[in-house]
Amino acid sequence: MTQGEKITVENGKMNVPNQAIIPFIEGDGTGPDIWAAASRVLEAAVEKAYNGEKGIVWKEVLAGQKAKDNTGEWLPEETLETIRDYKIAIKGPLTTPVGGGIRSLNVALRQELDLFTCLRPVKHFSGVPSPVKKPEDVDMQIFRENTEDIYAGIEWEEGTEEVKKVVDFIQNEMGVNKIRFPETSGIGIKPVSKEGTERLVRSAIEYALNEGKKSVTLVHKGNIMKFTEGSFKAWGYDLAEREYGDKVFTWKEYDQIVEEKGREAADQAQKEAEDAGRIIVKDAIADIFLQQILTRPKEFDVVATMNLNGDYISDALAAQVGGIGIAPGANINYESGHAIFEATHGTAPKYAGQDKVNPSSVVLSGTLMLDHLGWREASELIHKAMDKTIASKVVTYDFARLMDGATEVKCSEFADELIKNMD
Ligand SMILES: NC(=O)C1=CN([C@@H]2O[C@H](COP(=O)(O)OP(=O)(O)OC[C@H]3O[C@@H](n4cnc5c(N)ncnc54)[C@H](OP(=O)(O)O)[C@@H]3O)[C@@H](O)[C@H]2O)C=CC1
Ligand SMILES: O=C(O)CCC(=O)C(=O)O
Ligand SMILES: [Mg+2]
Repeated sequence: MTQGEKITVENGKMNVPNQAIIPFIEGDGTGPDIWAAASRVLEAAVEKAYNGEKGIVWKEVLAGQKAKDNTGEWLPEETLETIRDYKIAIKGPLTTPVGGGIRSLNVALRQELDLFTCLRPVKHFSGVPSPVKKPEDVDMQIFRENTEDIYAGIEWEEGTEEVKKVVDFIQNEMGVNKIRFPETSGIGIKPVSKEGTERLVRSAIEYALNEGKKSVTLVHKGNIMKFTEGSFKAWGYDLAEREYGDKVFTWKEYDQIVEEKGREAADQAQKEAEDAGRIIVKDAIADIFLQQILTRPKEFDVVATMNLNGDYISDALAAQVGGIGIAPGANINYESGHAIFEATHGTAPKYAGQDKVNPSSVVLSGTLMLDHLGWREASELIHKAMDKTIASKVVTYDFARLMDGATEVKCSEFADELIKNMD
């Protein structure tokens, strides 16, 4: 077996050895089927792109049911330590029970490694069936804050001593009389910080600048949640103006011009900024945003938002380009260099062990990983193979049920097709 080497990060620069050791978590439910297929595709692409000069040496780390069965722990410390040490990892989905039971291991991994950005690119592959008329108009990059918000899981259950204390504090110390049913409420807390917002918005703007994108949209529900989602918007605009000055034009600047010189002057200023290649930093309230991504998707490019909004938006947008079977993602800390690549979808438990589901989300998460390593040639091979395979209408059940004349193949067979079509 090839002895690999660790990826290291020094002074913010990643050193990737030719034989890179990459930890992986197989995942629960359909995870093992998907991982078996996706890992073969990634290996084949690297082999083909670099004639064996580069390679991935997989290192399994445990989480979820497999970890519980083997170690008694759902998320062993050793898994966290290994990922911290090896910097980059890729994972299949992990189950989180609804209501009671363990808290999300997926969220725990993001929090423990401080992977503050969840990047979920949403783009249409030609030929993929879609419920919208022009899926090719969707080309967005979701930057979802990944460590805070109501998603952090700070909450107390109805009827407990703890929730009584919290309700008592809110009512008697803070003078709040708006809890409709205080005796029978569970309570959740929504922390949204300036630091958390700034590092997320910074990563979105940096991405937009590096990739030549036209706009960054801050999506929030700041009209209702003024000091969390509203502050996200305000801090986002302040950061854009303070750190990116004449590289951006914000709608905050636009509003100031409207006030001082009228709307025509503001429109003119925005037009000049666009012509000069400045990134337009704008915002949208989350409910209307969900309508506009359907009706006017071309207007959105990079999207920066908080954790729960980002969760909803990523599944909704995935639907527009063929569904959750082809929706990749990456959890990244741009400061430490740590990253875990994972699909947007979950464990799809009803299909577990059937070798049936679409492995594309994990395969494409793997291409994000290859890009992150600088192994773009391998990533491009997979993208081309994906185009070719879908064009030939050889697809898994999720696409086959929406495509005329498709040949339905299993998860593993779809991987075989991708490998065959790498040329
Ligand atoms: N990051 C993670 O690890 C995530 C974990 N989860 C966890 O997964 C579990 C199940 O969640 P659930 O809400 O059912 O969502 P899932 O994403 O697991 O599945 C919902 C539906 O999406 C479709 N789907 C999912 N994956 C694929 C795929 N690879 N190929 C084709 N279709 C797919 C299937 O649709 P159809 O029925 O139409 O065929 C499936 O029934 C929960 O415990 C949840 O917490 C959820 C999201 C992310
Ligand atoms: O952690 C989970 O189980 C769900 C997470 C999720 O839906 C997501 O991150 O998109
Ligand atoms: Mg989700």
